[in-house]
Amino acid sequence: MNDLIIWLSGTNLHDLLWVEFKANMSFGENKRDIPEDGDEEKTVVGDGSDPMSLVYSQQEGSLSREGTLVDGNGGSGSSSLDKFKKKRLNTSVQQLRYNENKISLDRAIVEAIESLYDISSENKHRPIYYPAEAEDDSSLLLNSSKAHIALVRSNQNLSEKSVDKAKISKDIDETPELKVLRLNIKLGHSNTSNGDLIGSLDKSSIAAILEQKLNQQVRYLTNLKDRIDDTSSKVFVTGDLNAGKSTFCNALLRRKILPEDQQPCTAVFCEVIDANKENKGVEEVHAIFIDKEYDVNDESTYEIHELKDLENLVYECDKYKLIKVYVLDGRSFHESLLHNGVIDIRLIDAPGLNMDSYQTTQVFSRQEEIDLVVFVVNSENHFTLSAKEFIAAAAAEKRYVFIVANKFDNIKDKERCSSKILEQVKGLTPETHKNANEFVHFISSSDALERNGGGGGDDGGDGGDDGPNNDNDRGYPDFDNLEASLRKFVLEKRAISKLFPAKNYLINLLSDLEALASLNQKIYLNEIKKRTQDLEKQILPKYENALRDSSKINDQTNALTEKVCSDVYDFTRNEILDTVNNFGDSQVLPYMGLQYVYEYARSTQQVMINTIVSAVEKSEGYAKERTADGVDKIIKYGQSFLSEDFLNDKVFKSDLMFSRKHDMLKKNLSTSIEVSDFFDPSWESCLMWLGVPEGLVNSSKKQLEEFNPVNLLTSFTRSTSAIRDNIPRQVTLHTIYSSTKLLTAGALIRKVYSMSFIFSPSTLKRISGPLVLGVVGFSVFYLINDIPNAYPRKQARKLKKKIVELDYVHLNADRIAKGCRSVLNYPSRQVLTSLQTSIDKTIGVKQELEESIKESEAGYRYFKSFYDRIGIQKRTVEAIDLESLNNVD
Ligand SMILES: Nc1nc2c(ncn2[C@@H]2O[C@H](COP(=O)(O)OP(=O)(O)OP(=O)(O)O)[C@@H](O)[C@H]2O)c(=O)[nH]1
Repeated sequence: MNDLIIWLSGTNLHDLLWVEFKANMSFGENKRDIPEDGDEEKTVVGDGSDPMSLVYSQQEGSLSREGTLVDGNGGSGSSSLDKFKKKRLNTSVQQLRYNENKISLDRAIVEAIESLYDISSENKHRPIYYPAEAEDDSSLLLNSSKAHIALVRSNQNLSEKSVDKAKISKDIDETPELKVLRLNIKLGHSNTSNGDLIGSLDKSSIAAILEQKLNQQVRYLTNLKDRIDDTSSKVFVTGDLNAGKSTFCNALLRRKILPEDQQPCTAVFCEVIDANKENKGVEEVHAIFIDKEYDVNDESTYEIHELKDLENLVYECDKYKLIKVYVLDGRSFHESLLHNGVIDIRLIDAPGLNMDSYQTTQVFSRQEEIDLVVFVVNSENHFTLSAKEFIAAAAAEKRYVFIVANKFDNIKDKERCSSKILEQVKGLTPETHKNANEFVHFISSSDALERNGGGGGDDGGDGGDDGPNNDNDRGYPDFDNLEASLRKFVLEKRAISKLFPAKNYLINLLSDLEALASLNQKIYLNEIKKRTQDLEKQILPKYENALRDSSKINDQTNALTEKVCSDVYDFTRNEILDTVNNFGDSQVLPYMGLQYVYEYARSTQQVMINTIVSAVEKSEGYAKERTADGVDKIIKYGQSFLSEDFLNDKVFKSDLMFSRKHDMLKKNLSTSIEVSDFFDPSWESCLMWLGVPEGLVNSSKKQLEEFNPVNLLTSFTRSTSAIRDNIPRQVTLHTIYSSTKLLTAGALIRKVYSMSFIFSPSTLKRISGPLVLGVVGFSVFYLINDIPNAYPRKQARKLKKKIVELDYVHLNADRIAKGCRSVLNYPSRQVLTSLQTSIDKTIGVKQELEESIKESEAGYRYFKSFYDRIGIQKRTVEAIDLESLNNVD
């Protein structure tokens, strides 16, 4: 029955462990009394009926009954427990603490896996920055193509390697050196420097490699968890070829079970297991096929052989991946390693390193699932390169490596040899060297086997539980010492051999994750700073300048276009009006006589129209010049705001202007010639024709000028916008002018009439006939002679009237100005479009930058919280105290 129940307060063993005795304190030898399963929180220790309580103080590492020390110096309760019982009790306490540590590590592994999944999904969303290090082929000690496993380097090696900081970020001063998450990117032989090649790998390529690495870590952690959950312990015996590994295993078993040969023979892993525990006490060999998963109940997964067949089986590495050797060990618990009565121990005889690269790789990878590594080195040869690499890798993970310098019997200068080997061990695994008494042994396995009675072949044990099975045991103290250390380490310091690798690995992994989180935080922070600076100091000012430039150039080109167009409009208008105003004062053609009067009229009209058309053409020429000048100026504006190349490839041909939109109205200017066109009697022309001095005529003409319709036309306001307003006024003045002339003529008639009283009717009768004739004759003569002057005057007035009717001045000025505008609009639009394109580009860059700042901020926030989380996890793992477990004696 279960007598002693040791239970934990909660799931963790914190400061106190309550140990409750339900019965008397007797401890049996039966192995069922001894706690075996590390998973159990409640451990049954012995039989009895009277319960009592003991208190365990973790800080003091001892037990007391109801607060009184049991295992202390002079505690009063110690008298009730003899030494043996105390030892057993403390073993139980160790087991409890082992369980507590195991549970804590289990939980930490689960949390670490969650963190790996978390960072992996972050990596998929936002590739994380990662310090990747290129590794040249030449730096790989294993040159196999299959040697792809992540080799754990010694710390020494790690510190020697320089990391290319520039590839992470030039702004980050310190690039962390990662231990387990380090990426060794294999680049092969190349003339290009590794740094350059790494630099050529983009962020997403490194992120993809990291993804694989993270998945690898999850798998590894899962294995690690299985390993600490596994209640058995595996002792892995490896070493160089022919170092005597099989002989050493046989010496431990006290039987020649595994084949020994001077030629390399072990090519398949051989796992030696206590047949009593796992094979119903039957000694046999299960050779597991290379492509099958071992299932002891499924014989298709393995072949059953006798022990003696091992000789041949160990060579067949192409057929078998593992050979399970079930043996019986008849020795007592305190002697046997396999049959120790505490935990299941398996002994694994591995192929020699350097047998071939595949086997070497296998040995390297399997050591990861092993609790204790025993490395057998041939004392005559010392350590090979592979051996050094293996020991460094194993020590980095497990802290201690058991080193057996075998074939010591062949060494003459034993002292020199041992100090040389110890020196090498010091360089490879300082922790092991510090405890060399426990972990480094100089022996002869063949002698041990011989002296301890194992030379008799594989005749098997007798299955007895008590005492040695051979009476001829002549003893071999060095080997006994080794065996005792091995037993002690495996049985009593299991926390170190089994849990330490998990704790060590977790701390390394969490440190790497912490370093990555810290690096990424820094990089994201730098990114935010730099991008915000870029945004504020470059992009935003550029954007605002572009907006300002665009509005400025828009104003400038608009003003220039308006100026050119209004100048051209005014020029055209003045040119036509001036031309028209000059008509009528004189003949435009020589008068050839009355018989050519019609030709004279036709030609005069044509000359006048041509002169108007020439004025329009002159205006077009002026417009071309002004437009060319305007185009030039706009291009120069554009070049000053954009680039020298702006519209450099375009040539403006001003000659082509108005080639399509020319003066369509000119054909409407000609009028029909009427008889009245030839007569235009007026006092001024008559007086001048009579020979009155021109000055006198002019003074009288001056008085009339303000009523002259020509002057009315020239008195138009120069402002183009007022033209239309003036037109009704001209008409009114013209009307007034005409009526004034009529009034003047009426006054003259009245004068003649008032003077008629001095003439008597007879006188009048007498002179009236000749007078009338004279007046008529004079008038006819005057009118005929005045034709060359009268016609141009009349024609000028008719043309002026026509021009007003056709709105000829405005329409032509407007046509020419519009022509200029449409030409000038082209470069103006080009400038604005180019500026807009540049604004759009800047807006794009601005938005991109703002987006990337947001992303960096999200990345920063993620890594900040990830860093905190990992920090808590790391501190929890660090607090798991594996060392003090071994202090409980
Ligand atoms: N003198 C001497 N010979 C030994 C010792 N241990 C092993 N041998 C001999 O060394 C040879 C190789 O021994 P094994 O045990 O087969 O060596 P191994 O390391 O298992 O060989 P592989 O598994 O093939 O790599 C055998 O002939 C052994 O008898 C020793 O301590 N002293």
